[in-house]
Amino acid sequence: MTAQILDGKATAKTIKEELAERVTRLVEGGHERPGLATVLVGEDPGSAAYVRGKHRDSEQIGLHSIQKHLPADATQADVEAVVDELNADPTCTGYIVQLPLPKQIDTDAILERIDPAKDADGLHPMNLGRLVLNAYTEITTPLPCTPRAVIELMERHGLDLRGKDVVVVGRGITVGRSIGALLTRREYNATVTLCHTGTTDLPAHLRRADVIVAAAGAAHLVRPEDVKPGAIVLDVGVSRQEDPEGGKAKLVGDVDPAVAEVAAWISPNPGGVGPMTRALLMKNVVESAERAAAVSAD
Ligand SMILES: Nc1nc(=O)c2c([nH]1)NC[C@@H]1CN(c3ccc(C(=O)N[C@@H](CCC(=O)O)C(=O)O)cc3)C=[N+]21
Repeated sequence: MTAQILDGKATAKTIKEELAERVTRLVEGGHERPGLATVLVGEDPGSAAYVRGKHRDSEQIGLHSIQKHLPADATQADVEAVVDELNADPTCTGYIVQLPLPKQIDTDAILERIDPAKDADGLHPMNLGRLVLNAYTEITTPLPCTPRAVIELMERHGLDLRGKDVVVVGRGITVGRSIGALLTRREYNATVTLCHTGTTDLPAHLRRADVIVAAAGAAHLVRPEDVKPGAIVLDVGVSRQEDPEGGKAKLVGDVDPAVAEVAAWISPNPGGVGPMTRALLMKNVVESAERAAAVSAD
């Protein structure tokens, strides 16, 4: 058996087409064109490439796009000044501060300073808190993009999560810590186990899972012998693997490619959750603009 592909690239394209229509409706309704801003601090080529991707997506769906770039030696006050400026900028509907930030910057203080209504990542403590507290209510606040991406990728391939045993590997802020809160909402009704580097017997957990979300950033951590035949496996993590021959380092996912012989569905990396995360970031911005438009229509 070879697993079917959860095609993040194609699904992200469909979502972006839908969002482009929603942006057109907002603008035709007399509202400001929504805008996405990014804040990049430093010159990390990986981060710069991700940020470029986000601006490409913005252009495709008709969002106004604003780029803020600070040098690697920027101070806390420099970054805070940019955050304050974007909070006050009416042309900026939502924005992200690209992570990781250089070590002289207090990341938590920056994330807390973002206006929660403009938090396109859904990582502000108020939004994460609402996600936990309003577990069973309608979505009225930006939700974290990657967890949302994981769920929407499965749903758009007709996969039902209700009652499923989901094992998440990795407890980082962008995925592991928030995905359980989302997946255990009544609308999804999954059962979630959060594993991490301190888990005593990871394979035992993996072997029981109907769905595995691998987001630990550990190369090929999920091996075929640890996957239940017919499981759904999402490869979210990436790490850099040096070439022993001294060639270029390559990016590898958390899932061993041989898992495709055991699983029923697999999301590849690249081409899976990455492009979906960007699409959901765009969706958060469009939804923020729609919420603001609904308030102004009252
Ligand atoms: N504030 C903040 N928000 C983030 O959402 C955030 C962040 N910081 N820091 C870094 C991580 C990483 N991340 C990715 C998003 C898309 C791809 C993606 O689209 N990857 C493509 C390949 C690369 C490409 O095509 O450009 C793929 O998987 O097919 C990858 C990684 C978001 N992150």
